[in-house]
Amino acid sequence: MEAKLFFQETTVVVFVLGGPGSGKGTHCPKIVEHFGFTHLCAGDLLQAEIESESENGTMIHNFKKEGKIVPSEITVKLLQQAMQQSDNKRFIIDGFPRNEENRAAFENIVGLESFYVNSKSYNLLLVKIKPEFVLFFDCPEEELTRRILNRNQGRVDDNIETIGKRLKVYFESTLPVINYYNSKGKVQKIDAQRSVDEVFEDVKSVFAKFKPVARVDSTK
Ligand SMILES: Nc1ncnc2c1ncn2[C@@H]1O[C@H](COP(=O)(O)OP(=O)(O)OP(=O)(O)O)[C@@H](O)[C@H]1O
Ligand SMILES: Nc1ccn([C@H]2C[C@H](O)[C@@H](COP(=O)(O)O)O2)c(=O)n1
Ligand SMILES: [Mg+2]
Repeated sequence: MEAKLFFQETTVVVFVLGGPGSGKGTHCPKIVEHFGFTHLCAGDLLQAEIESESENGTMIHNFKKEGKIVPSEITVKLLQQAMQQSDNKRFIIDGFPRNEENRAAFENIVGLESFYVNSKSYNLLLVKIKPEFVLFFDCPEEELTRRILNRNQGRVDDNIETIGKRLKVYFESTLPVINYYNSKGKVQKIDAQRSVDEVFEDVKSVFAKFKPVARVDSTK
């Protein structure tokens, strides 16, 4: 009997969290290169809104300058649009969810999943997207501050005054989200204080189960 190919391509989301300067933006492009994920950085999507002078641009700029977290409906909409526009089904979402409101808003969105039957694609299922796991770059406060003050990329929030505010938001609002996912057994904690190469060795172990996607051609 002829074997029929039938598989479901599900969306895989990994949240990448850690204090400001912990190395999220340094390691995400490496994960893209090695494991075929698409990198969505919430901060970069918000920055693009500022630069495109969209209706929310000024408000987002002011939140960023103050180290505050932008209302979730804006950030989640940007992430959702970016996911829908992508051909990929594997996403690392960098700098999100930053607080409980972010987390709840994301977990309420639904995505359309594709089925393939004998290489034909069918969009069938509406599902709530849950993170596969949370990659957590753990780094002490003094090292975070040192790295940010040395970053030198012209960011409006990389100054000693805003860093204090961002760290406060991180400890008060983001760590509880990390603790929430930890209580669900979903956190992969990395000691981010070491060199970039040492840190990435650990990151690679965490992603080892994700080989680059190979498409199956069932017509042959
Ligand atoms: N392991 C490391 N050792 C030394 N410097 C590092 C390390 N990882 C990152 N850096 C440097 O620290 C700075 C901050 O790193 P990065 O931009 O990746 O942080 P981030 O977590 O994305 O921060 P933010 O939340 O502010 O966007 C950069 O200048 C980067 O080159
Ligand atoms: N979920 C998010 C992510 C980012 N922002 C804003 C506030 C941050 O200070 C800024 C820069 O983000 P980063 O590049 O440090 O990840 O963007 C937010 O409001 N909500
Ligand atoms: Mg970053």
